[in-house]
Amino acid sequence: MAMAETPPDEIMRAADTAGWKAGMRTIWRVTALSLRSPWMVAIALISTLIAAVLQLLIPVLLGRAVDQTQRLITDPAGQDATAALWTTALLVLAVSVGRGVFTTFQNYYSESVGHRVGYALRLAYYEKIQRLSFGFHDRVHSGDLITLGMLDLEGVRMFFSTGLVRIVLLSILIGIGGYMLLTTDVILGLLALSFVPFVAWRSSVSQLKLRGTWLELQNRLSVLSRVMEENLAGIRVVRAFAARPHEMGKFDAASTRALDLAHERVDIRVRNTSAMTLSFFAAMGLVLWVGSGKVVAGEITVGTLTAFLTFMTILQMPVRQLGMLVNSFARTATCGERIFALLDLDLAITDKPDAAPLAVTDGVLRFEDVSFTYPTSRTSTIGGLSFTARMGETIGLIGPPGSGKSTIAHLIPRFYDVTAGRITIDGQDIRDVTLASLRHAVVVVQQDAFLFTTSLENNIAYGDPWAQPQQIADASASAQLAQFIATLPAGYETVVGERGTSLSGGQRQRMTIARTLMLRPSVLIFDDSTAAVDAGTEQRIRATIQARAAERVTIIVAHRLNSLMHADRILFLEEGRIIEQGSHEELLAQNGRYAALHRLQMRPDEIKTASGTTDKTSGEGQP
Ligand SMILES: Nc1ncnc2c1ncn2[C@@H]1O[C@H](COP(=O)(O)OP(=O)(O)OP(=O)(O)O)[C@@H](O)[C@H]1O
Repeated sequence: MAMAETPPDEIMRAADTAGWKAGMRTIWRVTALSLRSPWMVAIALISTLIAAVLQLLIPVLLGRAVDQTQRLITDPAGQDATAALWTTALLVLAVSVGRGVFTTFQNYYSESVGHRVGYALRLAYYEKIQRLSFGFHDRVHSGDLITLGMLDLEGVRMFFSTGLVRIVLLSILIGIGGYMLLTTDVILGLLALSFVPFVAWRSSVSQLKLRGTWLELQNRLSVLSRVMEENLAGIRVVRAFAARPHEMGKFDAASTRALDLAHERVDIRVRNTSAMTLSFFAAMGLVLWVGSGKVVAGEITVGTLTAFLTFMTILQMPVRQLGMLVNSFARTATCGERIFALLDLDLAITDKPDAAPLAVTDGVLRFEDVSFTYPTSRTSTIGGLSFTARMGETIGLIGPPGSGKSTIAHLIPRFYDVTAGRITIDGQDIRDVTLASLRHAVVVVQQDAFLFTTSLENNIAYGDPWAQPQQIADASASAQLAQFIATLPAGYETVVGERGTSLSGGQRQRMTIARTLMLRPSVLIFDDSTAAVDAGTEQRIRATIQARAAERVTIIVAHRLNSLMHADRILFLEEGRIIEQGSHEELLAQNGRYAALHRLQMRPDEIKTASGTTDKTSGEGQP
């Protein structure tokens, strides 16, 4: 059943509160995934069946060997008995080898089926995460998504080998084996099987307890990894504030919580193992006691007693594993429920069934009475915003922090969908066209200059993997990076550190600009993307961008007036509304908020010139 985009907290809770019917549905879905490899499933199950039957033959053969040996003791010259013993010995050998071979097949193919299930789920999961909206990712801790994609997926992956195959194995061993024992001698059979209910019960209870603590342990470990992740991401802040003791304290507290639970788990395991072992040996003692009486009374042979004892030894392990079987079902139901809850989410932002590619003709971008409220917010961020931008125009967006500038930038490529009103490009509502074509036509140079851990070249060509070296060099030159790259020993092959940490803030920003200049969008948005670049470099970048501005709408979001005073039209925003608009000169003439900001940011000599293109200052004043 599909759900609207739901945050993972609710996905986790959905798994905890789901009833057994939902659990069985999940088990069936995982089984159906396994059945996508029918040949492997068939080989694994048939091998399990044959291996189990061969295993059951071993006690029978051993029993027979003991009887034959006894016959030899009473009649050492008996040729028939010697030959029979040899035959039995060879049969034991052949059966053991056969069992080994089929067990290998069973393990190999059941593991392979599990890996294929894991592969299919991992791909589907990753693909879904790529497609879920920004609104979803805003509400999610990336660590939770990683836990879901690694640990929960692993829990589901193992279901075929630890659940389905084991249930076949146990059914045959307990079913056929039990039948053989009971039909040979009812009393002895019942005694031999007497440990089964107790061990099965203890093992299931302990495994379910272990499962509960395992889930809690995962929660505590994920807190631990969050602490570590945050510490590493903010390592510079930690060092700058000499906060090592505080950070160590936080980590120690989280670590101790995980350790306490690990001790609790060891306690559960050790106590149950002892109880199960005791019950097994108690049953064995009973079989020996009653069985030896029967041997003395001539009711059964020593070989039969040996077969009973050997069978008990064989049965011991699988019965102990009954708990694991129960655990495997429980784990698959919970983990699978969470994974499928995410996979089944309806995408908040997706193509309509009849969506056509965006056709850009005149290149007119229009906001028509647009309002927007973030899914997590109660108040609207943008309220009734309207403006039109035509091809060749540059629009500047300025306003106090939180006035909604970046939000406007994110609405155009549909990172979020408007709550009311509409945005059109050449008359086409952007919700009616395909996302791929829209994001091809609208490109945002993000505020956060994110770089991948790969070469500079790959980072620049990210949006166009087939780009020629000359194109990459041109884009770098336009972004004023070429000179810097020429000084690096490995040039374009230089690999940047995690998130581009080996570059300065300004270099990172210029890298993201170069990456964008590789593309030819119809709407190009700079979301405060030159804030870390010095004024002179910014002006040179602006000049190259201006050279191609006629082919597109350019939107510049900035705090520095220098970055956007050359725009054809500047929109001054406050609380998501346009409170002033016009060219630089018009806005100065209005002598309103923009003019006040201008006075704040410019030195007196620059105010006098008020040319709108001055570039002598970096103007760091904030609106
Ligand atoms: N992902 C989000 N989820 C919820 N609220 C958000 C989100 N992003 C921004 N906001 C809120 O929306 C408002 C507008 O934010 P926005 O980033 O658009 O402002 P801005 O004008 O670009 O600010 P700045 O100049 O600081 O970059 C702010 O109040 C902010 O807290």
